[in-house]
Amino acid sequence: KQESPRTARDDSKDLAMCRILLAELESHQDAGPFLTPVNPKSVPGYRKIIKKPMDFSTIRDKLTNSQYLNLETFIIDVNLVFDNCEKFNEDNSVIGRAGHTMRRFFQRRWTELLRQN
Ligand SMILES: Cn1cc(C(=O)NCCCNC(=O)c2ccc(F)cc2)ccc1=O
Repeated sequence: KQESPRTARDDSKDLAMCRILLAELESHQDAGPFLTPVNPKSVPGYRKIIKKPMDFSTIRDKLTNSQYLNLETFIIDVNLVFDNCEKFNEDNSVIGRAGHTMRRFFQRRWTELLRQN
């Protein structure tokens, strides 16, 4: 769409988009390690290494309680899940690979949905 850059983008569909994106992340076959908060008791070192834990169930709670101001703050939390995963896990590990796969999937889907908007 050819518009002057001064026009703000239409954000009226952003909440619906966050709901769609989160549902697709939660139902992805590689979502397992990210569905619930990492239990620091069962994962040695996690609490020390990861300063800002995040997972899809926490994002779901925040979305349900209107804690995301906009699409950007939602995307920041989703990327935090994948950044934490990359920091804690070897790339060549089951969870490390799942994180890379999920990040690529998320990146593609939100750019696709934003273009549709
Ligand atoms: C993101 N992260 C997760 C773990 C971790 O050990 N998390 C708990 C067990 C992972 N849970 C699954 O893998 C799962 C859950 C449900 C399902 F249907 C299939 C698989 C460790 C390091 C890390 O960085």
